[in-house]
Amino acid sequence: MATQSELTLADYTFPAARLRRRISTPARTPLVLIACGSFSPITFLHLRMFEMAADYARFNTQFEVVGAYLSCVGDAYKKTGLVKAEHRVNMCSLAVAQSSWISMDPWEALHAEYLETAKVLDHFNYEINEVLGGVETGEGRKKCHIALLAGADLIQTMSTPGVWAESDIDYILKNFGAFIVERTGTDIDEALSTLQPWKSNIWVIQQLVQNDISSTKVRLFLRRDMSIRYLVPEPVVQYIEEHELYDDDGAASTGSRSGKGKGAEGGQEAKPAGEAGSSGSGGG
Ligand SMILES: Nc1ncnc2c1ncn2[C@@H]1O[C@H](COP(=O)(O)OP(=O)(O)OP(=O)(O)O)[C@@H](O)[C@H]1O
Ligand SMILES: NC(=O)c1ccc[n+]([C@@H]2O[C@H](COP(=O)(O)O)[C@@H](O)[C@H]2O)c1
Repeated sequence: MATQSELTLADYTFPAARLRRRISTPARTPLVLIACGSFSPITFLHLRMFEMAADYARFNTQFEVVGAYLSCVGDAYKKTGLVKAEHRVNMCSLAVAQSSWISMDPWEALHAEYLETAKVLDHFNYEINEVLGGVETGEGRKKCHIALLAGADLIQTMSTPGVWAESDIDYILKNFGAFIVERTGTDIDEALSTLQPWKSNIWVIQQLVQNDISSTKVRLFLRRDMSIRYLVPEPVVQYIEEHELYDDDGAASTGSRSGKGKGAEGGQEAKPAGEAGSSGSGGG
């Protein structure tokens, strides 16, 4: 596999190998889940979100999940603790290497400029429904429903003035919708209070096993030379060691100190592990 550093947009092809091209229950609507985020680094919770959403969709909706994608923000996002996109893409690829249905799409991360989430979702819609023509049902082809998969802290930022354009919120929630995983520290009712006009397109998933892993905590552990084993997939642990990522807040990073409303997290400011700073506006 070409590493992201060798890849450019010019030789990019959409990763469709794990997308199921035929639905098993024709009456259902095919669903593709898109998790957008920093993934610096990817954790087991990020992977677990897909499994929770797939179970939720199977038992509570008329959707049938046919695929799922991780999409990392590019370097222009400039959030605290963001290592280069090249590394984040490689770590995500390693994390999903054994998955039969979750893929890593480097398209967003390959852009030098920041891409709003609406544009990223449009990209998936274009590749899956326009280029590939959706999926076969046995009774003809159906377009896939593309949905954002996110934690409650991300949806809460939609109520934070200045973070999202109103038009983008409307566009995303009207055309795609969102599967939202509850997150410790975020009041889901409060997070959804301003999003009532789109509530029929927002699906809230309870975490039946509370999992409060965050990339912030993983980075904090690494700076303190503590183990991150079993918080992130083993190949990701090895990749971080090999490339000496997150040893200090500046190494191999995009050079930012803070961004997108996230606080600084340099070693001196870091709280003890048990109180590790939130990973989102109100998130765990
Ligand atoms: N413990 C968690 N519970 C629910 N959702 C989560 C959790 N950790 C991450 N997410 C969600 O995963 C997506 C990607 O998140 P992101 O890459 O920002 O991870 P993070 O752990 O929140 O990172 P950081 O700590 O750097 O802010 C977001 O939608 C976020 O809400
Ligand atoms: N205007 C927008 O499209 C907008 C605003 C804020 C966050 N986001 C996205 O939400 C995700 C947030 O990730 P983090 O939780 O890692 O900051 C990123 O994928 C980011 O691009 C998009």
